[in-house]
Amino acid sequence: MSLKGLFNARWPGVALFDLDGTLVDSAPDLAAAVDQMLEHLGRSPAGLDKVRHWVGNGAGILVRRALAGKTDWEPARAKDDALFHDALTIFYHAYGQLNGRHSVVFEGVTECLGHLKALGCRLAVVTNKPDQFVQPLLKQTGLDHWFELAVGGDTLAVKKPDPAPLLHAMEQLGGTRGTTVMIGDSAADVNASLAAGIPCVAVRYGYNFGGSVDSLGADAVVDSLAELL
Ligand SMILES: O=C(O)COP(=O)(O)O
Ligand SMILES: [Mg+2]
Repeated sequence: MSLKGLFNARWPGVALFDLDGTLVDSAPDLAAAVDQMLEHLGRSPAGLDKVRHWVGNGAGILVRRALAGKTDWEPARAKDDALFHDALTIFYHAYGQLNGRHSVVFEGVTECLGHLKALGCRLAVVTNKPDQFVQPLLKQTGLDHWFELAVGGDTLAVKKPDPAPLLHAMEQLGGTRGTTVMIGDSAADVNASLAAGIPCVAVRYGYNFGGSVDSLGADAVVDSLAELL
């Protein structure tokens, strides 16, 4: 489907935006918090280049990946669970202080949000980021006023790639599958959209666990949200 096919016809509708890697480059603050956590545990820091590929499945999996030092972490053995819970607590504390400090809105985002709003679209954030960090980051980056709703990583019992957060946001804003679009940067977003039956736009500039977004099955792939205008 072309971008035109997505955004004409029965629009204005509902646009659902992923947060980390789509609206905001939050990896510097997440990496700083991960490294503080690792150092606290007596380990070597991971650094931004690794951490940016670990973002997108929520804080728990980010911490699991950081402890394993790789994206494909193995489920922890029972004896590692205490370490994981300590690490998660340290990470939450560190990120609570660092969230938004060095995070910047990606090029093209504000123009796109302004354009969709002017058309009469209703906008929501659907992120796997823990709820407590979502509004502070939106406020800090000046994006909060665009969105009527933010669904976070623990708003529901399940996260993306489960379709439920997308369907929940769509229903809350009075959308239907024919008038709702998801815009994200990773396989979690595209797979949630496919499972929800909602068309999806993928951005190439985000994280996506270090892989390309071109063959994930998104309806459109763009280099900037300005291409959606
Ligand atoms: O993994 C996270 O914490 C957030 O990721 P998302 O905003 O890309 O869903
Ligand atoms: Mg993302």
